[in-house]
Amino acid sequence: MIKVSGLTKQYGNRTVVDDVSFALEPGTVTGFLGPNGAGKTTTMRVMTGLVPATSGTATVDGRPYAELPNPGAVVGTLIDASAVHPGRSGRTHLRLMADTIGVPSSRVDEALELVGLADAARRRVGGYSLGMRQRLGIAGALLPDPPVLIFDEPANGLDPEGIRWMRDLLRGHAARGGTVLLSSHLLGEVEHTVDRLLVIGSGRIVADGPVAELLGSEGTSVRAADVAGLARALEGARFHVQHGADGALVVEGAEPSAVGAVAAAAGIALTDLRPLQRGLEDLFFQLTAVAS
Ligand SMILES: Nc1ncnc2c1ncn2[C@@H]1O[C@H](COP(=O)(O)OP(=O)(O)OP(=O)(O)O)[C@@H](O)[C@H]1O
Repeated sequence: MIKVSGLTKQYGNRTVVDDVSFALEPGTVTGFLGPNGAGKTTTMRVMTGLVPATSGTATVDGRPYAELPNPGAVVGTLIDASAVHPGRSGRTHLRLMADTIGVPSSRVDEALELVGLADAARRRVGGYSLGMRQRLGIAGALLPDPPVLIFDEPANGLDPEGIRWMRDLLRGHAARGGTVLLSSHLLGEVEHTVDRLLVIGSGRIVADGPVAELLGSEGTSVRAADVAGLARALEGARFHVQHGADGALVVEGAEPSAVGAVAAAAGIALTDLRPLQRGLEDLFFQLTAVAS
């Protein structure tokens, strides 16, 4: 299990990660969300031993990453994916990585296959597109088939098909009991991938919880031929009703089942009934605005 406790990182007298705490559970994909400069990469760099914390701790199975006997075999990381020698082929790059972490070189071709780079394996990385570099970075992280994956903005440079592919890959990893943390500043990219959201703004965690809970229902949108009668019935049942511009009624804070029950009791036939979800973008800006 990954545990981050009271993690703070200062550069000079600037605090870029401020008392951050969270735990990552096996079998879940956690989305680490925040705008540019919020502190996601810095948190991930501290978690993976790339930079020291100013205070606080980040541990993997109770030990700091750098103190694990073979950290690369436990945590697959995708951070700074562009840091690859441009003159090497993708295959050579992975072979060198495999040697370093003690993985048999037969695994290199498997990993290339897994990320869809088998055909480009012998080409120089300097000629790869951004998306291909991301895939190569992901292949490197997957080489030892590690239980934990920490990916910083993995969707960068991927097209919609690539994003879908990555979603399946990460969900599959979690379904096999793996632990996944992925960061993004684009919420739509991760909304359908993650089980849990960890939202960071200005170095602080502003929300941490299941996606369904954070995006919880805001109310119900309902339509009927007799709109005025429906509004009267709902107000009579003490619901707060607003008239939407499109002719629907918006019933704040009410579940569709409760709205349907009021309509049924009043003998009003409904033509449409649906929950209103708070948009992820709304939630995000609301939360991060509070933090800044
Ligand atoms: N080595 C460094 N020295 C000084 N400041 C740094 C350093 N690394 C990061 N920062 C600053 O720390 C803050 C957080 O940066 P970080 O890269 O962690 O944010 P992020 O949430 O990952 O953003 P992005 O989505 O843009 O990558 C930024 O203001 C950044 O300028």
